[in-house]
Amino acid sequence: MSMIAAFYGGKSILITGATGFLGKVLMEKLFRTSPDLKVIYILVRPKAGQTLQQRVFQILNSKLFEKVKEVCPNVHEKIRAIYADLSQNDFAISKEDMQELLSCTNIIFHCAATVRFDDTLRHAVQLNVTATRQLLLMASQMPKLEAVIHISTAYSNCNLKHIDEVIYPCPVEPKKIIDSLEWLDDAIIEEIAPKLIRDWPNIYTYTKALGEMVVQQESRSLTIAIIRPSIVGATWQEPFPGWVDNINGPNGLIIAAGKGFLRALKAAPKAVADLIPVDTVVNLMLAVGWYTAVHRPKSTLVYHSTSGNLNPCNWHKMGVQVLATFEKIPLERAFRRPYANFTSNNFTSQYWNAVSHQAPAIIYDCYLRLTGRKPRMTKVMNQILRTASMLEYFLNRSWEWSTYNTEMLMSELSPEDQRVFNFDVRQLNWLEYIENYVLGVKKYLLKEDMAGIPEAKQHLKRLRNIHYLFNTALFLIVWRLLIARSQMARNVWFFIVSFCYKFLSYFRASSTLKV
Ligand SMILES: CCCCCCCCCCCCCCCCCCCCCC(=O)SCCNC(=O)CCNC(=O)[C@H](O)C(C)(C)COP(=O)(O)OP(=O)(O)OC[C@H]1O[C@@H](n2cnc3c(N)ncnc32)[C@H](O)[C@@H]1OP(=O)(O)O
Ligand SMILES: NC(=O)C1=CN([C@@H]2O[C@H](COP(=O)(O)OP(=O)(O)OC[C@H]3O[C@@H](n4cnc5c(N)ncnc54)[C@H](OP(=O)(O)O)[C@@H]3O)[C@@H](O)[C@H]2O)C=CC1
Repeated sequence: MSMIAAFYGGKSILITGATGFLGKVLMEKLFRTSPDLKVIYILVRPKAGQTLQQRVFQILNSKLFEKVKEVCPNVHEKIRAIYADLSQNDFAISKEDMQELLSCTNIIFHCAATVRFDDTLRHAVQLNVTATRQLLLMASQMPKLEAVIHISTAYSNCNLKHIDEVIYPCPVEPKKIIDSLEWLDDAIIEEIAPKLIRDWPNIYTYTKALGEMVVQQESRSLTIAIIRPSIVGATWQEPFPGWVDNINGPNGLIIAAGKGFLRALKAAPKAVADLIPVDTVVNLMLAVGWYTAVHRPKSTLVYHSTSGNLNPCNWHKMGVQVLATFEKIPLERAFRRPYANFTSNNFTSQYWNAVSHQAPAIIYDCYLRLTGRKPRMTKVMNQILRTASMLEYFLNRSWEWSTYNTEMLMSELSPEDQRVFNFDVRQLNWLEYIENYVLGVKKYLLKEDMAGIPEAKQHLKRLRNIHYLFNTALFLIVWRLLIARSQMARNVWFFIVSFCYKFLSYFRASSTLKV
């Protein structure tokens, strides 16, 4: 019997960010391994015209939850959606709901955050710092609380090269920033933001670092642990391989590459691609929840959920495998044939952007205009290049994350728990994982039918022929223009033609001799 699964039995668990990528996988695993848990409270806001109930219904009826419905048929009754907006005071939770949360919660998993790199400082601080503080204040009023698990990011200290499992101080106190945002107006905040974030690459990683400091400062009476995942990718094993449902991080780039939009990337080929499967992160979260509640460590422990130091893979290897998978399982209606060119050189990268990205987009838009349609490719391309440039910082560096606490925890688990809540990334086979990942992007994110693969392959063949035809025509035109204008080009041309003629005559003469 799994000790961790048994621990969550009968518990009331509060999850923030349950509608997000990580949150959904966390709920799924909890219901599947501990179907006898009491209730999962989730803090949800209405979104995109959907009520809370509709959002929950959609999640529970997704493919991700198919196995859960077999193991826990009454899952609908065990999930309690509470209206909440984490950017509001007291999260805008009603008095009755707040009372219930305060009196019943045993474990908190705090996943909610804004993960946008370009969010405003005000909003990012509200979500990633103030909301964390407010949640911990709530937590300190919960008599039955056993543990709080705060999800940060391995990149919260990406201004350092070697990162230990400790909370690093930030140059400015979170409280000072929270206070000043109350009276500064938006224009001034945006002006001072670059100076505040110093050597952090974006507001997201900076505010996540502030969030960790808040955890340290507010943790006095609480038992808290912090988990820092690196780049969270599709599921590795559970509930099935390759599940993914948003375009953040690698997902958008994989789509852009598969559709042939993105053919070159400013990335150091040998830099470590620190991906970590989402189910591995969730298994660690549940194990940490158990360990923190049962062993009650004296200080706040930080756990790195990274792959680089235990089972490294680099961007080159990843790119090659992504392309190899697209050969077998291409995406539908590609713009160009997928290709991956990684370069860390500025000049080469700009050259590829012009030749491989912008020029084809402009040519295609001209074609759309000529055929009476609305041009759109340049806009799409600019969007993709903007995203790629935002991720560049992470693609051109490697970090070393120590994993002592994570490894210590692994050794504390029983063999059964090590199997059911496996977070040992050394067992990950990258080639197999990436193939399933790409397949998952096609099936679950793009919802493309596998029956369309032969047609997609046919389409790629047509694109290859168009590519050859286009290159030949371009070569001939350029050459013809050169010959018309330059004596040197004419001399080169006559030299090549006469050389070919002589070679052919010699070849013919020697083959006639043999006969
Ligand atoms: C050579 C080819 C190679 C091929 C081989 C490939 C090999 C594999 C390669 C793997 C490389 C992995 C690198 C990972 C590095 C990650 C490091 C993470 C480190 C930290 C991790 C964390 O701790 S935590 C999570 C990280 N946090 C995000 O990852 C959010 C980022 N993100 C945003 O910060 C906003 O997204 C941002 C960008 C501002 C735009 O902002 P924005 O306002 O301009 O755009 P929006 O997001 O509103 O999107 C507007 C429309 O663009 C569409 N779209 C958006 N992105 C798109 C996209 N990538 N590809 C296509 N389409 C995209 C979208 O679907 C909308 O379409 P529509 O208009 O039709 O709805
Ligand atoms: N994905 C990754 O690569 C990594 C993620 N992390 C961390 O993991 C955690 C989860 O990330 P992930 O699941 O990928 O992110 P998502 O963007 O998928 O999910 C974010 C969640 O936060 C919720 N949320 C955002 N704003 C509010 C608000 N005002 N009120 C209530 N809920 C809100 C979202 O709700 P809604 O659905 O309503 O928008 C959603 O459920 C975050 O803390 C992130 O920093 C760390 C490292 C890597």
